[in-house]
Amino acid sequence: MGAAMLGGWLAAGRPAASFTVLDPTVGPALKPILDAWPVTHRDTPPAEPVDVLVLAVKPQMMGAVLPDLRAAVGPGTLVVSIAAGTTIDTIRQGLGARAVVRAMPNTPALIGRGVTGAFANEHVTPEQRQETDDLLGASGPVEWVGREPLIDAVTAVSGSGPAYVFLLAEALAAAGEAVGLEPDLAMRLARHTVAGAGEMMIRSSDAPEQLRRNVTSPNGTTAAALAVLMAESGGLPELMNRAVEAARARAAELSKD
Ligand SMILES: NC(=O)C1=CN([C@@H]2O[C@H](COP(=O)(O)OP(=O)(O)OC[C@H]3O[C@@H](n4cnc5c(N)ncnc54)[C@H](OP(=O)(O)O)[C@@H]3O)[C@@H](O)[C@H]2O)C=CC1
Ligand SMILES: O=C(O)[C@@H]1CCC=N1
Repeated sequence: MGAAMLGGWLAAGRPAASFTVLDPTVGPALKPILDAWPVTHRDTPPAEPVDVLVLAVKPQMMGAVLPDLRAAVGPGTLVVSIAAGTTIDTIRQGLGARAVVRAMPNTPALIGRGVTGAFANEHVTPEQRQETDDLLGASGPVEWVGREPLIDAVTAVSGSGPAYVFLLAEALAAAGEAVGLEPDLAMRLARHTVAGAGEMMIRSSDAPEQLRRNVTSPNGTTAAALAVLMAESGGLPELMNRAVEAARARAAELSKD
């Protein structure tokens, strides 16, 4: 995710020289970026405070990583964490930081089509909030929430959400095969359907519910499918409620790891 964000900032014209990547190894997501742009790469933490420190390691690694980063954090440093679950308290204690933003981006950031939820603690200045808006906004809209726990809800909806949509495309293709389509054709139809419907939701002023109704001819084929998907018990809305709640609960659990 960190590489996706960095790629988005560079593609949006942020100067490569203003970034330093701290990662002990150069993995397959980072390598093409370092090959293409003159971004500094370090495998040891800087010894001087930086202006903005973005934390993009796994939540389970935070305990090991934060103490090594203390020297990179001064009174004026803004810390932006994208880790699911990790609380601002944990980050402040681990780093000795004051101003912390918890942000939750998603992987479409890689193609400039992400959406990010963010929460700022009381030490974040208006200038730092603007800087965060500029940084996170390079890959799509930034939605600020007023309470930190809501970031776990954002994580469950839009952080993890792309995976739900990809699963929908997988399931649609598999169902297409089951009704007789060649696998490749079924997958092409599913990918373009999900992508096209997604693009319509962005471009149209109509709500998704209205767009759905526009497809649904009275007593037609879509109505027959929706009767299954919207069945009172076990339908997609109920399943989605359970899935999103499971993700939210897991984010809350990760905060205790
Ligand atoms: N994936 C997603 O869709 C989203 C993820 N997130 C959050 O982003 C964070 C990263 O997740 P994700 O990108 O999926 O995980 P990855 O494992 O792909 O990325 C973690 C990165 O941290 C690097 N790393 C490991 N140890 C250190 C260290 N000591 N110092 C610096 N860097 C280190 C890893 O390098 P190496 O691979 O060489 O070990 C890797 O590049 C998580 O906290 C997650 O909750 C947030 C929103 C969406
Ligand atoms: O699965 C995860 O924990 C991370 C956070 C949101 C998306 N991926």
